[in-house]
Amino acid sequence: MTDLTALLRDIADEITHHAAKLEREADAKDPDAAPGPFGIAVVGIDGTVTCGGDTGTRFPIQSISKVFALEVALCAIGDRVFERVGREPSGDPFNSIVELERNDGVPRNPFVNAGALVTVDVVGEHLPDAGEHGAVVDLIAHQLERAEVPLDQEVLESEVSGGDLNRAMLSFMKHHGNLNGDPDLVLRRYVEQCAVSLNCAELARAGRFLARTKLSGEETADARAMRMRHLLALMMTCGHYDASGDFALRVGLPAKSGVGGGILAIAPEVAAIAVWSRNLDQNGNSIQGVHALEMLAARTGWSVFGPPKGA
Ligand SMILES: NC(=O)CC[C@H](N)C(=O)O
Repeated sequence: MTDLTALLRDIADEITHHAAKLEREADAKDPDAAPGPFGIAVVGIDGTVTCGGDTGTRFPIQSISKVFALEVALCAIGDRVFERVGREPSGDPFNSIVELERNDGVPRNPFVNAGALVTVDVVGEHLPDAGEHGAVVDLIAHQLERAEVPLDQEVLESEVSGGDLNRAMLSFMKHHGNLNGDPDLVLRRYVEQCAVSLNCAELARAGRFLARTKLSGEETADARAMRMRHLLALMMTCGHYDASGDFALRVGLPAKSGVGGGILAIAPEVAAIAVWSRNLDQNGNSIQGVHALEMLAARTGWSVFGPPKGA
């Protein structure tokens, strides 16, 4: 993995050098914010970890947790999950409520907030005996072979007390019969999974199971293939909200972003990749994170759509 080590170091150097320029080009959400640190980690399917840049700092994984939630829900009830949530891109911001009215309380996909709240409801209903913070946080800890994972206190406090928009979505879905649990508990579990704090290497290790599409353990290979197909297809089509098409063209890997500045990307049968940089574009995706993944995909040829033009 020596070449990969050099490549990640080069990417981290380039990103850090050109951070201000990238932000100007990318329609930064807060154009005056300092670019801040950048980190990248690649975990091969054999478990080898390679890092570049700042890989020690932990950040809240935020919406990246929605992928883990969908995995738990699919394990619990299979594709019956999609009786409660759609699987189409939304064309609206991640916290939009408007589609719920059009679709009688059924969210467009599991990666917008409303869809994730329904997914968390499914998880709570079918796995009521999970650990203190629910089965999704348990899954992340399990992937890291730890008893527990740290939760960001600031996210916990601000998103429980200030979660009025998410609460409104829960009420709306309850009205339409698409919420079975206690809305306060569903919100609490959702915020806890968003607050999970990991560094890049930990995030990539936690997501490594997504890169191993063909392996089977105690379950049948077919059941696993069904889940991986759903998870990776939805990451590709909905993982970056309204910028998912642009991301697919530029990077060509199934991936999920979070407003903590992290992105988890998957090169199927090759590696799980995590990048982190705080500054976000207008869609809530990490500006430098997307650029770094674009560089990585171009230089490794990992895009599932083949090498970019001129490569
Ligand atoms: N896109 C995100 O990462 C958003 C997650 C955030 N916790 C919210 O509920 O709005």
